Amino acid sequence: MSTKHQTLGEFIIENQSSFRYTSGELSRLLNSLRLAAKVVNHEVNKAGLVDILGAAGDVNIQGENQQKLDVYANEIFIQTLTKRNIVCGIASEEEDDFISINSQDEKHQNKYVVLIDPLDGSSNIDVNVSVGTIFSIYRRVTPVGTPVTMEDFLQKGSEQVAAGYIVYGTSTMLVYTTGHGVNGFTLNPAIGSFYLSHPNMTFPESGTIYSVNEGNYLDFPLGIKKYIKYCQEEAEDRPYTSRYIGSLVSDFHRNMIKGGIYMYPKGSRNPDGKLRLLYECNPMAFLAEQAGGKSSDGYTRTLDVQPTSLHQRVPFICGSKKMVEKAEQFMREFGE
Ligand SMILES: O=P(O)(O)OC[C@H]1O[C@](O)(COP(=O)(O)O)[C@@H](O)[C@@H]1O
Repeated sequence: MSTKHQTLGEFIIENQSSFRYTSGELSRLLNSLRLAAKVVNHEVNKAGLVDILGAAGDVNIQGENQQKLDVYANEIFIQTLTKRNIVCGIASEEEDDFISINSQDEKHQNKYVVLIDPLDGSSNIDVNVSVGTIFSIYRRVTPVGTPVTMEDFLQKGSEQVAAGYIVYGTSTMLVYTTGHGVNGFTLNPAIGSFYLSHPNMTFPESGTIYSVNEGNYLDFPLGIKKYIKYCQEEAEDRPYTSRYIGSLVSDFHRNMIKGGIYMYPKGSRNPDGKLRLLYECNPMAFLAEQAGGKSSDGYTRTLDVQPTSLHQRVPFICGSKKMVEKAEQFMREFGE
């Protein structure tokens, strides 16, 4: 990667003027996420060598056994954001409640809240399959000068000012949007810099890949069962190929590049679906729409869902526009 490629730092500064809010705070926030991503990437890459694999021994608010790498990534992102006097609050998939952060002048001057899934795809950590980090950024709605409240976190996804993910895979990439398209940056580990490798990423309007945990098939709503059968039928561009990594970030990333659909429907074991609206679905839905794709719970646009609790789960269908519309058509026709 030569110096002719733009670095992420340069790109952030160059595009600052296109942000909805002009001050440099959002740039500094994005740069902090860039730093934390590098630190976590370093640990992920040598996970097999250092004692950071396996369970940490605690159970998180989701009722999941926390992995050591989950805990480590959570600490790194929270520390990095807290130390830089830019956010007034953080909510993490690994934390029971949101964390209120006062500005250094003790006057609650910071304007942004960050919601984060520090390590997505936790079931893949120990088996060397790609995992990710997901982030979602909002401008606070409560007055500056006052402590952050739950209201600042329970905003509709359509209010996001930025969202993105880091995928720790064959290469490490940071992909994000500030509402002006989606751009992907690849980390050059030798130099420690992210370079613009995937400008203006877009979802192909349709594709031939479907990603769903078919092990839960019997549990799925009838509409989803019918759509999966549709994907498997012999036809002009079908059957589609089934690809499911079990890391939302990795499945989404592949489908955005090649064209495809990811689904995590509800089922008897997950009556509201498994994925968290605030940390997983809203940021991926914002990216999908910014890349010309689509996202819903089968009926309602994900970004229009009014959040009611920090760790709420929702059914999630996301990907190439025509494929999501087809799945929604089956849900309308056959329902639950
Ligand atoms: O193993 P399942 O039930 O198919 O779930 C896999 C899905 O859950 C996730 O791992 C989310 O859960 P975590 O954030 O706890 O990892 C997604 O990344 C993935 O798509």
